[in-house]
Amino acid sequence: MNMMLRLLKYLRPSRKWVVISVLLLVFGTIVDLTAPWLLKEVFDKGIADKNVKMVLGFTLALAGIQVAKSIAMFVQGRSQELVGQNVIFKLREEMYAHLQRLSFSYYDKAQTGQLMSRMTGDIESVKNFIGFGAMAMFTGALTFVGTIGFMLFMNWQVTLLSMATIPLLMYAVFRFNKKVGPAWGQVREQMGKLTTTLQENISGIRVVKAFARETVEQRKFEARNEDNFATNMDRAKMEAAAFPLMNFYGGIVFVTMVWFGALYVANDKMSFGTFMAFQWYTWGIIWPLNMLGWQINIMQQAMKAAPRVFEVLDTPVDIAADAGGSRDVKRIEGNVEFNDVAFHFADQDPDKEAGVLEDISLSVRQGEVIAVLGATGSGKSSLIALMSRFYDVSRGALLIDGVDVKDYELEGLRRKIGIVPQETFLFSATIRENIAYGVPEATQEQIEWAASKAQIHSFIEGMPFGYDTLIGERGVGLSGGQRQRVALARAILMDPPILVLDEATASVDTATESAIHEELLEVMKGRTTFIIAQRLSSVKRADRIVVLDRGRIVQQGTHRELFAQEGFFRSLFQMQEAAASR
Ligand SMILES: Nc1ncnc2c1ncn2[C@@H]1O[C@H](COP(=O)(O)OP(=O)(O)OP(=O)(O)O)[C@@H](O)[C@H]1O
Repeated sequence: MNMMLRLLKYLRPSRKWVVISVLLLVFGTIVDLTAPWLLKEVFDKGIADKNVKMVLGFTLALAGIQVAKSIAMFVQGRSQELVGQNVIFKLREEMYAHLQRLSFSYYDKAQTGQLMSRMTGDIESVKNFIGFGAMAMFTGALTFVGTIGFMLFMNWQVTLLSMATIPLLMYAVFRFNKKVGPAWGQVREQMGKLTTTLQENISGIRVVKAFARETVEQRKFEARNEDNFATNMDRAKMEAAAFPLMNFYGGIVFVTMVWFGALYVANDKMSFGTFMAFQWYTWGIIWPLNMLGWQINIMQQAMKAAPRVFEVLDTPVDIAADAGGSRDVKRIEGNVEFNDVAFHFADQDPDKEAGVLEDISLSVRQGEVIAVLGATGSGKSSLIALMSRFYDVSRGALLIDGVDVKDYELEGLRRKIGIVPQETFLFSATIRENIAYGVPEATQEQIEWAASKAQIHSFIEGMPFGYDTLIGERGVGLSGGQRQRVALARAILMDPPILVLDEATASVDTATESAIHEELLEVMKGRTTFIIAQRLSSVKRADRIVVLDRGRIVQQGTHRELFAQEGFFRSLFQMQEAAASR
């Protein structure tokens, strides 16, 4: 019931059209209900008295009714669709906006396929009910009650006798409704899983092919598809069992009406005209009941789809832009201070597991270049993710220019930190748009400057459409290193006081890497820069090197200082030297 009330909220923006639709529907139904009455009059007054004029009058009235009903149906159909589309529009807009606000912790676990199926199929199911099913149910109920009212008024005895099977039919409807709900729940859930399998397969098709796993993937999909088939068949069986029974009980209404009606006419207890009208009216009972099974299907689908949509909408945003502080970010210079910071992911138990980061105390002055080294999984990416508040610290405090990052306006803070992430993502747009993603108003000159610093300008110039070259989804058409350089240019263009390079040059060859670092020297001037890299060549120019081991800082100092100590840095240095001399 709560779900229904919540859905009704979405009708509010188009309430004018809802009212128009309902009024037209009531009008259409009433007009419909008067037609059999007119037929009765044709028989009882027109034909009985052989009054052709009267017959003509009633026939014209019947024709008028058809015209009025058709016009009402036309307007009502349009307004109904408008209401449905408005609901879809609003729901999609809300869901998309919420997805934009949800934080990294949510996307760490979210399944893209599930989200896609909620955004499309589930919302569509909700629309089918709100924009159509609910109105059809209302029409049915109105026709049913109105018909019985007219019939009772004309001859209550035959009406009641004809309706003897209605309680049985109601019971069949009740049972069907109870059973089909969970079946629709399963269908919606399986659709989500099917979409997830499809989406993962397409995103990872290169891995699938490289490992020759097409057949296995095909089987995986087939299994999901079969599950979907079986669940739908179970549901269809329920329909197959329930619908004919409902039809049968409905048909009996007609049969009993014919029998008792004929008896009443024969005994002069009912006029022939009423008998004829009853033939018409009984369809006003049978039709809504026959349709009920189908409408219940639409309703149950929506009732199972709506919670899937609302689940996303109700997911709290743990790091929200509007919940952040209001400190102006304009004057951020780039002094960064980690004060006894600890961090664990939301699904970790801090009482049982050590945090991803523990006891981190680090003070970085504006303009310093800090290299962060450490074995894979030591927490390097997590450390820098805290600065942009992708995640919040679990303990301690992280200050930028002496102000807790939580006190800054969130979007502003993120614009002040230029990140070249470990995994490059490019949009299917032009190279220019990709570089200017963070600064859409950037001039061509600025874009070219950033591209030159990232050592990608001459490559772009050499492409047939230069900066207007369209790159495919995820940057298809560019090599890994080229993609990384476009991402680097994107960060440089933001002109941020804090620059973060997370393995930003890992995919480029050593010569290009060295050229990029030459260029970056100028870019880094005056900016606080964090460089995460495995190759020592990339950290050579750092003012300070920080070594992480299992979430803790174990070494800190200049290149020379660290080299003089036993530890991770020296062994890494020796290993790379040995590898280079082989
Ligand atoms: N979303 C997550 N949820 C739970 N644990 C995570 C999550 N992301 C990373 N981890 C864990 O946190 C630890 C630190 O990961 P992080 O990515 O910070 O390491 P890293 O030093 O940057 O590694 P690499 O050099 O391989 O990129 C790892 O042990 C990883 O398994």
